[in-house]
Amino acid sequence: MKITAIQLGHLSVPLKTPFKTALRTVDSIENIAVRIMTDTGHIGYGEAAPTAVITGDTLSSIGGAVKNYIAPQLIGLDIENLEAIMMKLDKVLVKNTSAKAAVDIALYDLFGQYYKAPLYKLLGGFRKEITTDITISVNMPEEMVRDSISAVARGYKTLKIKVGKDARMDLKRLKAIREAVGENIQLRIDANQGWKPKEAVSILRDIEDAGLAIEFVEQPVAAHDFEGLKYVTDHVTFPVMADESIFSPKDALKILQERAVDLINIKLMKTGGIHQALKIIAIAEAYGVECMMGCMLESKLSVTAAAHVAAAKNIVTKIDLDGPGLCSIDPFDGGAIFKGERILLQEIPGLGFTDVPESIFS
Ligand SMILES: C[C@H](N)C(=O)N[C@H](CCC(=O)O)C(=O)O
Ligand SMILES: [Mg+2]
Repeated sequence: MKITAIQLGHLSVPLKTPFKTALRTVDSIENIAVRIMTDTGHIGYGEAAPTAVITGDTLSSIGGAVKNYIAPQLIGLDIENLEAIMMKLDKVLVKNTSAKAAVDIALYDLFGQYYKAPLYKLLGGFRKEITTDITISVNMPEEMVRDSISAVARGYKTLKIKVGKDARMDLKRLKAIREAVGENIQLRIDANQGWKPKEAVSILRDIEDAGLAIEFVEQPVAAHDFEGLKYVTDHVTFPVMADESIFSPKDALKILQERAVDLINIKLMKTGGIHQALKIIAIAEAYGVECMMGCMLESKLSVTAAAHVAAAKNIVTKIDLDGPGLCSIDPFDGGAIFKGERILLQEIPGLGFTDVPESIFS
């Protein structure tokens, strides 16, 4: 199965409601779709999300990286030797992790099709169903309460609450949400780098003193501030998760060697795809550190790939794969089945897409 062409498309999907974090506000998904054609007629699909504030990747940088750097190196290579292709993909240019992720995902889709097995089975096959949280955007407390009640009514039992924007409001936000949803709903919080280390400790202690049980806090401080992350981890009782601080296996090694966090959020758009994500999973396993599989604002195309990885691995115990649940439409047939908080892997080779609209690539 040899690669004959790598094609780019534009994926535009309105969100149900604006997505707001401490870093950005977005109304729709405007992503790049990738399809890899082969001499056997098999097609692999991938997707890249241009999350400039986190990865530095933009629509034009992703398009340029795939078209001008990655595609010319990969045409003619055989899917059977996935390791050789991945070495080329890694070396052809530095950073550009979202562009690499889209291509890597499409390659793994083909790898599964080549071996006629669903990807999660080839990667370990630990389970075939996982359960995601749903994100509550950072807004005024009343709006966050409305969104939380609506999410619970739709069956979600874990809410990922965005905080870190106007720190004085964060305690009010969490108190109001906990009061509205009761004790049986799990709350995890994501500050998206919005706090300074001492501020984070003070807010988290206030949250604890108020008796507000939270499962963990994600990325409380700036991505580059590994010392600040450790300071928070050492001074609060809640588990601390690294998100924007960990892109590569080297980042994971450094942070875990320093015991700077308790948990890791792995996203294919940060790692550059599944190949590197598997290395981070192996490192985390060696340190006994549980992982969350997360996503950027992505459609079912790439979130299905993340779901296959998450389902395959025992150490991935937390799931934040709510991208498709935030979208107002699903343009694709096949892939994983997203039913509220439940994500079910299908027994179809590769990622299992049966219909991806041609219009995306025209
Ligand atoms: C969509 C997912 N639940 C999420 O919250 N991801 C963010 C970053 C998403 C973005 O800004 O596109 C995160 O975990 O920080
Ligand atoms: Mg995060």
